[in-house]
Amino acid sequence: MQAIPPRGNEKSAALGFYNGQTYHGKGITMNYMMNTFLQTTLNRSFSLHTTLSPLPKDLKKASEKNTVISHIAGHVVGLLISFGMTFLTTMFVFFPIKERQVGAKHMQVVSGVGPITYWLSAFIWDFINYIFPSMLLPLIFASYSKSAYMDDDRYMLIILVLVIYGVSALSFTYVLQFAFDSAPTGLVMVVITGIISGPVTTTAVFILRIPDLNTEGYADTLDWIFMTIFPNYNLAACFSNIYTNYINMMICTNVECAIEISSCCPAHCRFFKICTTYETNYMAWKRPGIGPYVLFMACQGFVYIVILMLVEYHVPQRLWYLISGSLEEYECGCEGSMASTIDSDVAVEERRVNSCRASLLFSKDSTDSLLLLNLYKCYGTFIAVDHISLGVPEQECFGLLGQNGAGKTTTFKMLTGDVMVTSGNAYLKGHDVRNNIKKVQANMGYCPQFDALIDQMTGRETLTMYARLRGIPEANIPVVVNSLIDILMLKPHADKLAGQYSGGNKRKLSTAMALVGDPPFIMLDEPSAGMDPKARRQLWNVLSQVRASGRTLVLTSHSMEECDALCTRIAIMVNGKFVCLGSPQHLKNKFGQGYTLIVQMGLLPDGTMAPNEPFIKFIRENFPDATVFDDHQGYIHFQVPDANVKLAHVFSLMESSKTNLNVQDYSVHQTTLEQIFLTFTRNQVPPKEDKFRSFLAKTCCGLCK
Ligand SMILES: Nc1ncnc2c1ncn2[C@@H]1O[C@H](COP(=O)(O)OP(=O)(O)OP(=O)(O)O)[C@@H](O)[C@H]1O
Repeated sequence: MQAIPPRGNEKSAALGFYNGQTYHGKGITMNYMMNTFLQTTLNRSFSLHTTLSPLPKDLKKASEKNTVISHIAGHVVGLLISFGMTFLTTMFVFFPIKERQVGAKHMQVVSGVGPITYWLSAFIWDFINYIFPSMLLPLIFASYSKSAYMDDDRYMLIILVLVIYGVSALSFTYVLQFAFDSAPTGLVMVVITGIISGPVTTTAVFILRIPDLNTEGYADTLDWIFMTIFPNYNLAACFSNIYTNYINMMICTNVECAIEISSCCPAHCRFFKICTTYETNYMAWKRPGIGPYVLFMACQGFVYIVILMLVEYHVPQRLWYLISGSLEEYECGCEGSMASTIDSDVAVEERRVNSCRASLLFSKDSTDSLLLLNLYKCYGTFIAVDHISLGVPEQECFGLLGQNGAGKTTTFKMLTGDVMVTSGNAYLKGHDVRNNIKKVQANMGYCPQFDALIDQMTGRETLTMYARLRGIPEANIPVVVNSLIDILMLKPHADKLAGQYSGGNKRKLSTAMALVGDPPFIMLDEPSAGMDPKARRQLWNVLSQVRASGRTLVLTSHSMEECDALCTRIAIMVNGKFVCLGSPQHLKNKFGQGYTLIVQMGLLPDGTMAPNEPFIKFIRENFPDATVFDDHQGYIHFQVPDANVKLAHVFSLMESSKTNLNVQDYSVHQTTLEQIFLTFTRNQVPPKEDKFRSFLAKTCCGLCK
């Protein structure tokens, strides 16, 4: 403050400065000035006190502001809770996908686990793992005295919502897992779906409810749609509405509000942009009650479980079988054209099986344990198995040979119910795979191509589990398990985790799983792949004993030696069809007449390989029918088809060529199974497409899997 010279008739003057940026600056300055005047001109004991008090609030505005805040706060609470819960419930998708991916689920199904048992046990375990962490939520609310969720026994409402949400979210997750074949991808995708179906949808509806946008109608429609489909949305809505309802009730029961605006809530919606509505019953049907959300969440739990069971009980497949039943005629139309080109043994077997199918199936005298009738499988447009017909008598060890992608595993998968049959049918002991797969599975032991092991279980635990599933009495299980561990040489590894097994030991364990319970029919898909020679021979001994004990075996293998040693009958598959059929000796006699001559050329003095041409010319001069089967790096493989050629003659010629033509080594022997296999498969052409099925598959949304 500064004294200034008086002007005109003024006695004195003062000038006050104040900081205009501060809210109270002007008032304080005035107060100082007035006090100065009073004390200098009147009496020093006078003093003025200035108080700055805001005017009373505009009740309407305050009420509207609180309502907006309650909406936003409610939304944020619901959004955050549903975000967290998404991670808790979607993590349970990992193991169902993983078990399906590695085939462990299918193995359990083949061993007798029904869909209800499988999913109920999964659900109980998952629900226990869900409910404990989720109960922390009411505890946190209680410890922070959150009246909105705790007062008036509302914690019971919270617990009810969390329990119902647990059931519906888990069943929703179980249905979603069918869409994914890889566990990590599935987990990520289901989490993303959870986030979209909870926080994102909630936010979308919240934004559409902003009054200025005039989109309340869209918000209501989306609210109903999301409420019908997504458990996460309902959870967010429940928590959001409980909070909003509580705050609104507080605002509307406010004494001042009740005096000034007599019909404050909900009638004061007439005055405000955002309605301060509330329901005394939190479970009310009208918003912000949570009745519809809780009801729809409970219904979702039920509906998703029904969908899960429909898929598990193969209802889509059965419908597909019904629809595609009319296609049988179309399929049969293909048979005539095929018959003219196939091998005579295959054609005879086809006629035998197809001509007397009824009598074979139902006659007690039938010796066929397994019957394939025009079995056909296409994956979309790709024909994997092309109308194969076969009967496998009891106590036979039948070998299915074929190069990679020939259709062997697909045949096994159809027989075990892993994939659906596109057309045709297969019968195991009179039960067909289309309509009676449970009975088929009950009669079979199965060793899949890829080890269907649960990594977290030891070999002994795995075999014990399958022994229980097969119904072996508890007292006998240790004996059964130990004998399987012994005969498959797994003793040193029996108590190690399966995930730590070597490839060969995994195959041994998978084979042991197929033998648990001594099933009458055993299917082994490349059982000896990766086994060392000793283990392989031990496996052959075991399988021979199993067959000798009256069991029927069907196996695939890429080892011709194994098929020669084990199989009583063999079929070679090319492009999903059988190209030859018979015992190993029959195939050798039929397709391998004459001799096989294998020659290794020697080195010249300068270290280079002796030329092949003079020797090939020499052989052709002496055996005009001889053909070169294979020729690389001085290794020449001849086929001498003339069975009348004397062995002594071959040997004398070869001895003379040793010095004349620089042959280092040679061998002469009967045509092997491997050579017959190579003969058939070396001319394999890319498989054909089924255009008719392709159209159907596309129109039927990929049901043809
Ligand atoms: N799920 C699928 N979807 C599409 N095509 C498939 C599917 N499964 C298999 N196939 C195809 O079907 C054909 C037959 O496959 P399959 O597994 O039956 O052959 P395989 O004879 O068992 O071969 P390998 O000896 O290599 O095990 C292959 O060309 C394969 O690519």
